[in-house]
Amino acid sequence: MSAPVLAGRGLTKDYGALRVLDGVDFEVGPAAAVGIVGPNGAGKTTLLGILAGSVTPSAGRVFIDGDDVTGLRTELRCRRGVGRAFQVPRPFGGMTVLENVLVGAAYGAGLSRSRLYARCVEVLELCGLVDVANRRAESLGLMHRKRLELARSLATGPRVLLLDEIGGGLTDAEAEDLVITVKQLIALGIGVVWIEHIVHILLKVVDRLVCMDAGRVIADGVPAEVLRNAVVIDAYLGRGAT
Ligand SMILES: Nc1ncnc2c1ncn2[C@@H]1O[C@H](COP(=O)(O)OP(=O)(O)OP(=O)(O)O)[C@@H](O)[C@H]1O
Repeated sequence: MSAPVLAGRGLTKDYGALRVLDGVDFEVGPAAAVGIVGPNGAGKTTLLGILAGSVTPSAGRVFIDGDDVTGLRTELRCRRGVGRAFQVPRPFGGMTVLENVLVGAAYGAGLSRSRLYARCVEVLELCGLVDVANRRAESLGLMHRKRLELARSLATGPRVLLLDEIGGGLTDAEAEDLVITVKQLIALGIGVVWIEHIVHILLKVVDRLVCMDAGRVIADGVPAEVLRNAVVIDAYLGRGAT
């Protein structure tokens, strides 16, 4: 396996007396495709937040390329190759799709003016947004807003992309299309960590599946084996997820 781009060791998060993440180890390398599943409140989003730098861990360390970045702000982690897309898209509403992508490329990736345009076109093509490039972000339907969320993080030039339920609310056909796009990103060498409740969609992309429950990793491995694991069935699948 290649050296991890992004890793966390002993990640723990307490909110007062409530421990929501409990000594989690996690790592992801280039072109890896890792899915994270688990019941509501398992700590999945908290783990992503700590890796991205938006949540400060109570204990544990985060590393990028082996360097300790635990104290590094989100935007500086982004410059070092960690991108994130949110469940609820957060575009700049007053701007067009192209302008939103430009912001990611200019500030997140720190590209020079001469490379900006080429980067934006590449990202719009990859994310299927060329036809709506000049539309204002707030006028987009859900699928295009989800795609724009992906494009904005892609524009920052990530080596690892953290995706938090970006399939939520899409139709099956739209989610299948999103799968094709995410697979293209992985083929380009980007490592993807994808939290998703729509397990059958996730399984079309990931080659490793992590299941969390009550702040801990309860299974981590080949998806088919994780899904057969009795502890996973009891904690998650038995509760009706598919
Ligand atoms: N800022 C906060 N203050 C207090 N508790 C919080 C805070 N953020 C998250 N939590 C709690 O931490 C626990 C884990 O939340 P988290 O969002 O990481 O879970 P999750 O596995 O992503 O859940 P879901 O699948 O519902 O998104 C939950 O019990 C949640 O209520």
